[in-house]
Amino acid sequence: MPDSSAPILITGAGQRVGLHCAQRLLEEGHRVIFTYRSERPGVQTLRDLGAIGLFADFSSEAGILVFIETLKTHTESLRAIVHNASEWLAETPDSEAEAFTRMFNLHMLAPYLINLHCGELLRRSTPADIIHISDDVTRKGSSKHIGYCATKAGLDNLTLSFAARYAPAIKVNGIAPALLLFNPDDDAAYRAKALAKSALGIEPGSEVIYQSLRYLLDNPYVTGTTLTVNGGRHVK
Ligand SMILES: NC(=O)C1=CN([C@@H]2O[C@H](COP(=O)(O)OP(=O)(O)OC[C@H]3O[C@@H](n4cnc5c(N)ncnc54)[C@H](OP(=O)(O)O)[C@@H]3O)[C@@H](O)[C@H]2O)C=CC1
Ligand SMILES: Nc1nc2c(c(=O)[nH]1)N=C([C@H](O)[C@@H](O)CO)CN2
Repeated sequence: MPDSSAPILITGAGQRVGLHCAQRLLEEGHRVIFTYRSERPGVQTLRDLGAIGLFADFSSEAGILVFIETLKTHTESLRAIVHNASEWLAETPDSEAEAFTRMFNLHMLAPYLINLHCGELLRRSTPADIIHISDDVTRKGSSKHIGYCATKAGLDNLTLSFAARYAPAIKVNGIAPALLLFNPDDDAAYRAKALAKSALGIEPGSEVIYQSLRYLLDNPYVTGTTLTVNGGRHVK
Protein backbone atom coordinates (compact mmCIF):
# COMPACT_ATOMS: atom_id res chain seq x y z
CA MET A 1 0.00 0.00 0.00
CA PRO A 2 1.41 3.48 -0.81
CA ASP A 3 2.45 5.78 2.00
CA SER A 4 -0.69 7.82 2.49
CA SER A 5 0.92 10.32 4.86
CA ALA A 6 2.07 12.90 2.32
CA PRO A 7 -0.59 14.04 -0.18
CA ILE A 8 -0.29 14.13 -3.94
CA LEU A 9 -1.01 17.48 -5.59
CA ILE A 10 -2.72 17.31 -9.00
CA THR A 11 -3.61 20.49 -10.87
CA GLY A 12 -6.69 20.98 -13.03
CA ALA A 13 -8.55 17.95 -11.62
CA GLY A 14 -12.12 19.23 -11.91
CA GLN A 15 -12.79 17.19 -15.04
CA ARG A 16 -11.57 14.64 -17.58
CA VAL A 17 -8.02 13.27 -17.16
CA GLY A 18 -7.22 15.09 -13.93
CA LEU A 19 -10.47 14.06 -12.29
CA HIS A 20 -9.98 10.42 -13.31
CA CYS A 21 -6.40 10.32 -12.03
CA ALA A 22 -7.36 12.01 -8.74
CA GLN A 23 -10.13 9.48 -8.19
CA ARG A 24 -7.77 6.55 -8.93
CA LEU A 25 -5.12 7.93 -6.55
CA LEU A 26 -7.74 8.23 -3.80
CA GLU A 27 -8.93 4.66 -4.51
CA GLU A 28 -5.35 3.44 -4.04
CA GLY A 29 -5.02 5.09 -0.64
CA HIS A 30 -3.25 8.35 -1.42
CA ARG A 31 -4.32 11.64 0.10
CA VAL A 32 -5.01 14.15 -2.66
CA ILE A 33 -4.89 17.93 -2.91
CA PHE A 34 -6.25 19.18 -6.24
CA THR A 35 -6.72 22.51 -7.94
CA TYR A 36 -9.73 23.70 -9.88
CA ARG A 37 -10.53 26.94 -11.68
CA SER A 38 -14.24 26.39 -12.31
CA GLU A 39 -16.75 24.85 -9.90
CA ARG A 40 -17.71 21.62 -11.67
CA PRO A 41 -19.49 18.42 -10.51
CA GLY A 42 -16.12 16.70 -10.44
CA VAL A 43 -14.84 19.18 -7.86
CA GLN A 44 -17.56 18.17 -5.40
CA THR A 45 -17.05 14.51 -6.26
CA LEU A 46 -13.42 14.77 -5.15
CA ARG A 47 -14.33 16.70 -2.00
CA ASP A 48 -16.85 13.98 -1.13
CA LEU A 49 -14.04 11.42 -1.52
CA GLY A 50 -11.97 13.35 1.04
CA ALA A 51 -9.68 15.31 -1.28
CA ILE A 52 -8.80 18.94 -0.55
CA GLY A 53 -9.79 21.26 -3.39
CA LEU A 54 -7.95 24.56 -3.80
CA PHE A 55 -8.98 27.24 -6.28
CA ALA A 56 -6.17 28.23 -8.62
CA ASP A 57 -5.94 30.31 -11.78
CA PHE A 58 -2.49 29.86 -13.26
CA SER A 59 -2.98 32.33 -16.12
CA SER A 60 -0.95 34.98 -14.28
CA GLU A 61 2.16 35.09 -12.07
CA ALA A 62 0.10 36.58 -9.25
CA GLY A 63 -2.40 33.73 -9.40
CA ILE A 64 0.40 31.16 -9.30
CA LEU A 65 2.08 32.77 -6.27
CA VAL A 66 -1.20 33.10 -4.37
CA PHE A 67 -1.82 29.38 -4.97
CA ILE A 68 1.62 28.43 -3.68
CA GLU A 69 1.07 30.35 -0.46
CA THR A 70 -2.39 28.82 -0.02
CA LEU A 71 -1.02 25.31 -0.64
CA LYS A 72 1.55 25.76 2.13
CA THR A 73 -1.21 26.47 4.64
CA HIS A 74 -2.71 23.03 3.87
CA THR A 75 0.32 20.72 3.96
CA GLU A 76 3.93 20.53 5.12
CA SER A 77 4.88 17.71 2.73
CA LEU A 78 4.04 16.33 -0.71
CA ARG A 79 4.42 12.78 -2.11
CA ALA A 80 4.16 14.11 -5.68
CA ILE A 81 3.10 17.02 -7.86
CA VAL A 82 1.23 16.26 -11.10
CA HIS A 83 1.09 19.27 -13.43
CA ASN A 84 -2.01 18.49 -15.46
CA ALA A 85 -3.81 21.85 -15.80
CA SER A 86 -3.84 23.02 -19.39
CA GLU A 87 -5.61 25.00 -22.09
CA TRP A 88 -5.60 23.82 -25.70
CA LEU A 89 -5.92 27.14 -27.50
CA ALA A 90 -5.58 27.59 -31.25
CA GLU A 91 -4.33 30.83 -32.78
CA THR A 92 -7.17 33.31 -33.21
CA PRO A 93 -6.82 36.74 -34.86
CA ASP A 94 -6.08 39.67 -32.54
CA SER A 95 -5.69 37.45 -29.46
CA GLU A 96 -2.51 35.59 -30.32
CA ALA A 97 -0.34 37.30 -27.68
CA GLU A 98 -2.97 36.99 -24.94
CA ALA A 99 -3.46 33.28 -25.62
CA PHE A 100 0.27 32.64 -25.83
CA THR A 101 0.85 34.43 -22.52
CA ARG A 102 -1.91 32.44 -20.83
CA MET A 103 -0.49 29.14 -22.04
CA PHE A 104 3.08 30.16 -21.19
CA ASN A 105 1.99 30.97 -17.64
CA LEU A 106 -0.10 27.81 -17.36
CA HIS A 107 2.20 25.28 -19.05
CA MET A 108 5.60 26.70 -18.08
CA LEU A 109 5.61 29.43 -15.42
CA ALA A 110 3.25 27.58 -13.07
CA PRO A 111 5.21 24.29 -13.10
CA TYR A 112 8.47 26.29 -12.85
CA LEU A 113 7.42 28.36 -9.81
CA ILE A 114 5.52 25.55 -8.08
CA ASN A 115 8.47 23.16 -8.52
CA LEU A 116 10.92 25.75 -7.17
CA HIS A 117 8.77 26.84 -4.22
CA CYS A 118 7.57 23.35 -3.27
CA GLY A 119 10.86 21.46 -3.48
CA GLU A 120 11.15 21.42 0.31
CA LEU A 121 7.64 19.96 0.66
CA LEU A 122 8.64 17.11 -1.69
CA ARG A 123 11.92 16.51 0.16
CA ARG A 124 9.90 15.57 3.25
CA SER A 125 8.59 12.52 1.41
CA THR A 126 10.45 9.41 0.26
CA PRO A 127 9.99 8.66 -2.57
CA ALA A 128 9.01 11.98 -4.18
CA ASP A 129 7.97 12.78 -7.75
CA ILE A 130 7.17 15.61 -10.11
CA ILE A 131 5.22 14.66 -13.22
CA HIS A 132 4.56 17.04 -16.12
CA ILE A 133 1.70 16.21 -18.47
CA SER A 134 2.87 17.36 -21.88
CA ASP A 135 1.78 16.40 -25.42
CA ASP A 136 3.18 14.10 -28.12
CA VAL A 137 2.69 16.94 -30.62
CA THR A 138 5.93 18.54 -29.34
CA ARG A 139 7.80 15.90 -31.41
CA LYS A 140 6.93 17.67 -34.66
CA GLY A 141 5.13 20.93 -33.97
CA SER A 142 1.60 21.99 -34.75
CA SER A 143 0.44 24.38 -37.49
CA LYS A 144 -2.88 25.02 -35.75
CA HIS A 145 -1.78 25.16 -32.09
CA ILE A 146 1.60 26.90 -32.33
CA GLY A 147 1.59 28.55 -28.91
CA TYR A 148 0.18 25.48 -27.20
CA CYS A 149 2.84 23.24 -28.74
CA ALA A 150 5.70 25.65 -27.97
CA THR A 151 4.71 25.97 -24.32
CA LYS A 152 4.33 22.21 -23.97
CA ALA A 153 7.79 21.81 -25.52
CA GLY A 154 9.06 24.19 -22.87
CA LEU A 155 7.45 21.96 -20.27
CA ASP A 156 9.35 18.99 -21.72
CA ASN A 157 12.56 20.94 -21.19
CA LEU A 158 11.63 21.74 -17.59
CA THR A 159 11.48 17.97 -17.04
CA LEU A 160 15.16 17.68 -17.99
CA SER A 161 16.33 20.63 -15.91
CA PHE A 162 14.38 19.79 -12.76
CA ALA A 163 15.43 16.13 -13.01
CA ALA A 164 19.06 17.28 -12.85
CA ARG A 165 18.40 19.81 -10.11
CA TYR A 166 16.40 17.55 -7.79
CA ALA A 167 18.15 14.16 -8.13
CA PRO A 168 18.39 11.92 -6.21
CA ALA A 169 15.75 13.03 -3.69
CA ILE A 170 13.00 13.83 -6.21
CA LYS A 171 12.32 12.09 -9.54
CA VAL A 172 11.06 14.37 -12.33
CA ASN A 173 9.38 12.92 -15.42
CA GLY A 174 6.83 13.71 -18.11
CA ILE A 175 3.99 12.00 -19.91
CA ALA A 176 3.37 12.99 -23.54
CA PRO A 177 -0.02 11.79 -24.76
CA ALA A 178 -1.60 12.12 -28.16
CA LEU A 179 -5.40 11.87 -28.43
CA LEU A 180 -6.88 10.71 -25.11
CA LEU A 181 -10.40 12.09 -24.99
CA PHE A 182 -12.44 13.91 -27.61
CA ASN A 183 -14.21 17.10 -26.64
CA PRO A 184 -18.02 17.25 -26.88
CA ASP A 185 -17.98 19.57 -29.89
CA ASP A 186 -15.64 17.35 -31.95
CA ASP A 187 -17.67 16.27 -35.00
CA ALA A 188 -17.57 12.87 -36.72
CA ALA A 189 -15.20 14.02 -39.44
CA TYR A 190 -12.72 15.39 -36.90
CA ARG A 191 -12.95 12.24 -34.81
CA ALA A 192 -12.32 9.97 -37.80
CA LYS A 193 -9.34 12.10 -38.88
CA ALA A 194 -7.84 12.10 -35.39
CA LEU A 195 -8.25 8.33 -34.94
CA ALA A 196 -6.57 7.71 -38.31
CA LYS A 197 -3.42 9.52 -37.17
CA SER A 198 -2.28 6.68 -34.89
CA ALA A 199 -1.33 3.07 -35.61
CA LEU A 200 -3.71 1.80 -32.91
CA GLY A 201 -6.56 4.12 -33.95
CA ILE A 202 -8.44 4.37 -30.65
CA GLU A 203 -9.67 7.03 -28.22
CA PRO A 204 -8.05 5.43 -25.14
CA GLY A 205 -9.53 7.54 -22.36
CA SER A 206 -7.95 8.70 -19.12
CA GLU A 207 -6.87 5.35 -17.65
CA VAL A 208 -3.79 5.18 -19.90
CA ILE A 209 -2.53 8.32 -18.17
CA TYR A 210 -3.19 6.88 -14.72
CA GLN A 211 -1.28 3.74 -15.73
CA SER A 212 1.64 5.94 -16.83
CA LEU A 213 1.42 7.98 -13.62
CA ARG A 214 1.44 4.76 -11.55
CA TYR A 215 4.53 3.50 -13.38
CA LEU A 216 6.45 6.71 -12.72
CA LEU A 217 5.39 6.90 -9.06
CA ASP A 218 6.38 3.26 -8.42
CA ASN A 219 9.62 3.03 -10.42
CA PRO A 220 12.71 4.08 -8.42
CA TYR A 221 15.03 4.18 -11.44
CA VAL A 222 13.31 6.59 -13.86
CA THR A 223 13.97 10.34 -13.96
CA GLY A 224 14.38 12.92 -16.71
CA THR A 225 12.16 10.80 -18.95
CA THR A 226 9.02 11.71 -20.90
CA LEU A 227 6.79 8.71 -21.60
CA THR A 228 5.19 8.68 -25.06
CA VAL A 229 1.56 7.53 -24.87
CA ASN A 230 0.42 8.14 -28.45
CA GLY A 231 -1.08 4.96 -29.96
CA GLY A 232 1.90 4.71 -32.30
CA ARG A 233 1.43 8.06 -34.09
CA HIS A 234 5.18 8.15 -34.71
CA VAL A 235 5.10 4.90 -36.71
CA LYS A 236 1.98 5.68 -38.76
N1 LIG B 1 -7.47 15.32 -23.86
C1 LIG B 1 -6.57 14.89 -24.74
O1 LIG B 1 -6.90 14.19 -25.72
C2 LIG B 1 -5.14 15.26 -24.56
C3 LIG B 1 -4.71 15.89 -23.39
N2 LIG B 1 -3.39 16.19 -23.23
C4 LIG B 1 -2.96 16.80 -21.97
O2 LIG B 1 -3.43 16.00 -20.89
C5 LIG B 1 -3.82 16.85 -19.79
C6 LIG B 1 -5.27 16.57 -19.43
O3 LIG B 1 -6.09 16.79 -20.60
P1 LIG B 1 -7.64 17.16 -20.41
O4 LIG B 1 -8.18 16.42 -19.26
O5 LIG B 1 -8.28 17.05 -21.75
O6 LIG B 1 -7.51 18.69 -19.98
P2 LIG B 1 -8.65 19.81 -19.93
O7 LIG B 1 -8.67 20.56 -21.23
O8 LIG B 1 -9.88 19.20 -19.42
O9 LIG B 1 -8.00 20.81 -18.84
C7 LIG B 1 -7.75 20.34 -17.54
C8 LIG B 1 -8.06 21.41 -16.57
O10 LIG B 1 -7.13 22.48 -16.69
C9 LIG B 1 -7.70 23.56 -16.01
N3 LIG B 1 -7.20 24.88 -16.40
C10 LIG B 1 -7.25 25.44 -17.62
N4 LIG B 1 -6.74 26.68 -17.58
C11 LIG B 1 -6.37 26.91 -16.29
C12 LIG B 1 -5.80 27.99 -15.60
N5 LIG B 1 -5.52 29.14 -16.22
N6 LIG B 1 -5.55 27.87 -14.27
C13 LIG B 1 -5.85 26.72 -13.62
N7 LIG B 1 -6.40 25.65 -14.21
C14 LIG B 1 -6.66 25.75 -15.53
C15 LIG B 1 -9.21 23.49 -16.29
O11 LIG B 1 -9.85 23.85 -15.09
P3 LIG B 1 -11.37 24.35 -15.01
O12 LIG B 1 -12.14 23.29 -15.73
O13 LIG B 1 -11.61 24.34 -13.54
O14 LIG B 1 -11.45 25.70 -15.66
C16 LIG B 1 -9.44 22.05 -16.70
O15 LIG B 1 -10.37 21.37 -15.90
C17 LIG B 1 -3.55 18.28 -20.25
O16 LIG B 1 -2.29 18.72 -19.78
C18 LIG B 1 -3.56 18.17 -21.77
O17 LIG B 1 -2.79 19.20 -22.38
C19 LIG B 1 -2.45 15.92 -24.20
C20 LIG B 1 -2.84 15.32 -25.37
C21 LIG B 1 -4.18 14.92 -25.61
N1 LIG C 1 -5.74 20.91 -22.24
C1 LIG C 1 -6.01 20.12 -23.28
N2 LIG C 1 -5.02 19.76 -24.12
C2 LIG C 1 -5.32 19.00 -25.20
C3 LIG C 1 -6.62 18.57 -25.45
C4 LIG C 1 -7.64 18.95 -24.53
O1 LIG C 1 -8.82 18.60 -24.69
N3 LIG C 1 -7.28 19.74 -23.49
N4 LIG C 1 -6.92 17.79 -26.53
C5 LIG C 1 -5.98 17.47 -27.42
C6 LIG C 1 -6.43 16.67 -28.62
O2 LIG C 1 -7.08 15.48 -28.21
C7 LIG C 1 -5.35 16.31 -29.58
O3 LIG C 1 -4.43 15.44 -28.94
C8 LIG C 1 -5.97 15.55 -30.76
O4 LIG C 1 -4.99 15.32 -31.72
C9 LIG C 1 -4.58 17.91 -27.29
N5 LIG C 1 -4.35 18.65 -26.06
